[in-house]
Amino acid sequence: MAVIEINGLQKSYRTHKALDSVTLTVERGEIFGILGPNGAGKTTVVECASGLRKPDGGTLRVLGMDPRTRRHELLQRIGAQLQEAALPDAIKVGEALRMYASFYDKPADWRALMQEWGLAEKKRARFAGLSGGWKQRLFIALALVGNPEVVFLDELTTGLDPAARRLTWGLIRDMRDRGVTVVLVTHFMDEAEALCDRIAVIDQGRVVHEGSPGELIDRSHAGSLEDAYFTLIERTV
Ligand SMILES: Nc1ncnc2c1ncn2[C@@H]1O[C@H](COP(=O)(O)OP(=O)(O)OP(=O)(O)O)[C@@H](O)[C@H]1O
Repeated sequence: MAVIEINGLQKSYRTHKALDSVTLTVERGEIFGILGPNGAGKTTVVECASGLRKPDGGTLRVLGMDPRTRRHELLQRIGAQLQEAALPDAIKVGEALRMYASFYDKPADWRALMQEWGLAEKKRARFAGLSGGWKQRLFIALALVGNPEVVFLDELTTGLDPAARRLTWGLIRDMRDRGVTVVLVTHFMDEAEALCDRIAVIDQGRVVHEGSPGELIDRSHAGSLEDAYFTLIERTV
């Protein structure tokens, strides 16, 4: 069953066409990767789907709702990874979880979530003092505190050391295993290959390729998703 259906989505910033007819479908319970060069339109797609930005044209349904007209209802059922700036330096981990839980009509038990994601030992730690890996754990827990059916993660592992990245991969798989649909924007091809069930490659505001990592690799006769990516978007390293 499709949880996100995007058809002919268009968005311009003044004269710049950021999305030039994006069409894609995300099925329930999958990790769906969005790849593409800088400025391709990935974040704009995620922002439109999560109700943060209004598209200019095309149709868009998330959990059967149009984010343009049912934003409030939708925000109760989706989660989005926060940007660092969204949390004050002095807030403690436990306070942040409790505060975000209060935004939702039917939140998860934030104390249980804190335990599950290994954050209990950091309950009284202030946000500013957390390492990148702990911040990412907190962002994931905050994205889940509303008991969402769909979670949007935009470059979640950028800036993490290799061990913290691997740890985060495990957390993302756990999310999927609990039945949450995950939309993952990433520049890391190894990450997309390891995690994603299906991928859309976006270039210049259009989906230029779509398929499972294996299908994209086969289609380009490549040995890895990274090689396939460069072949498919006709770029050389
Ligand atoms: N608020 C904005 N005002 C003007 N132009 C914008 C705005 N947001 C994005 N753009 C432009 O729209 C295009 C698509 O941006 P977007 O952030 O969606 O791309 P992206 O694929 O997520 O890029 P990156 O990989 O660099 O994060 C880019 O050319 C960008 O400069």
